[in-house]
Amino acid sequence: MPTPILLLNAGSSSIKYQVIDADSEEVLASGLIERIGLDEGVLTHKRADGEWIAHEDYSNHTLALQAMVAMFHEHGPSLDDVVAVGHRTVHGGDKLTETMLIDDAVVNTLEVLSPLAPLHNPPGIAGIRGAQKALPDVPHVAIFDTAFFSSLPPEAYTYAINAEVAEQYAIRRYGFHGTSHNYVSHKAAEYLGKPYEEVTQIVCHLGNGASISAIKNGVAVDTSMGLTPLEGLVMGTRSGDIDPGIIAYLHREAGLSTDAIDTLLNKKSGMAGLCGKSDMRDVEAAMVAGDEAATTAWGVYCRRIAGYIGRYIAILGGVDCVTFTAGVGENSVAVRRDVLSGLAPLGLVYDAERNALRSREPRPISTDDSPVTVLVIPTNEELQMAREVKAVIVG
Ligand SMILES: Nc1ncnc2c1ncn2[C@@H]1O[C@H](COP(=O)(O)OP(=O)(O)O)[C@@H](O)[C@H]1O
Ligand SMILES: CC(=O)OP(=O)(O)O
Ligand SMILES: [Mg+2]
Repeated sequence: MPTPILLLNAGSSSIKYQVIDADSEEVLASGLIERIGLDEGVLTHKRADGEWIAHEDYSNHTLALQAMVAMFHEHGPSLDDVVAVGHRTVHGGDKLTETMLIDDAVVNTLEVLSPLAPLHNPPGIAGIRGAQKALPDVPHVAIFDTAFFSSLPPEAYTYAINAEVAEQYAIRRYGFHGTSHNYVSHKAAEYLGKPYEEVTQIVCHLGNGASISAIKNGVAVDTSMGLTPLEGLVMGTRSGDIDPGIIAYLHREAGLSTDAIDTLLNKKSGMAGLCGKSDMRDVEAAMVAGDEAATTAWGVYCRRIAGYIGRYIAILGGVDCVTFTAGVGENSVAVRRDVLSGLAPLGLVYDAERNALRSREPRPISTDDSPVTVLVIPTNEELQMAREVKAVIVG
């Protein structure tokens, strides 16, 4: 008897989903709903025997979820067999970190925390509500992006701001994409053939959102995202690190409200803000065609990653491996090349031929005699979520 689990990963303008059999870990269906809230939404539903595409305007996540349920009714597998639903949940603050059953109190807390993850918590909550309606009789489980980083030491999670203010408002670094950093770092240890606890490593999760983590002997000790998923690396539409003085300056000199500044930094900055394109494929094409803004944006993006790798090598006192993952990390040969090209003095000697190979398997892109192994490992947040949901419902 299969035990299918539905996994939902709701983003600001998309929902990714999978149905995974908890025992065999076979993917029974997967899908993606894109352009939610924009014109011309697209829903792609995949099973082993076919692929179905629907085009409709999904003006919000609730409607998108209804369209997903309709796809399951029409093309299967039947949602009646689903035994539990797992929800990727971005910000649970300092109270919610462990994978847990969702009740009204959990949803209320997520609502209260929405200002800390404005692109992620509201769609996550809509996903939970919609799925509870469609599947009212099964357990719904939250998996937090922050969980993997609950081990950060005080010197990593503390901001050097007034301690009383920080305490009053629970201002600290939380870290995000933890499900991916967790999955990929275990895969990296497996690839090296070493126990997880004996590997010191760096994971670069480069998707539309991007973050990097430092893991010492199997314990996460630093990460680039902070109180919110805005800090750190340059992203599709987010600035990552900036001089915090810019915020007050914009408020005073440009007369921008706090909401306008928040929108500017979260949605109109990063690659989109620098060169008008948030998808790294488009940025690369523009750069190759000689577009100056794209070339500068590319340089800012890669330099930031290389800088963080150097910083984390210093913090960790050396590393066994550095791994690239997520949409950009897995697919962009040119980003990896430009990040790694100056890092040989730090022990990362990359191999151009290996870097250019395309594969869905974990693979090295460093030379055999590189002191640090550099890997590309596809992430699988949904599989990691399925494992965690199973652990919660089996008890
Ligand atoms: N072949 C590729 N080359 C460069 N970037 C790519 C390629 N394929 C996908 N990407 C990038 O991956 C990003 C999406 O990554 P993903 O991990 O799915 O992000 P998210 O989960 O945040 O939506 C896209 O914005 C795109 O820039
Ligand atoms: C937390 C975060 O940034 O997630 P995503 O990359 O899915 O936007
Ligand atoms: Mg993602």
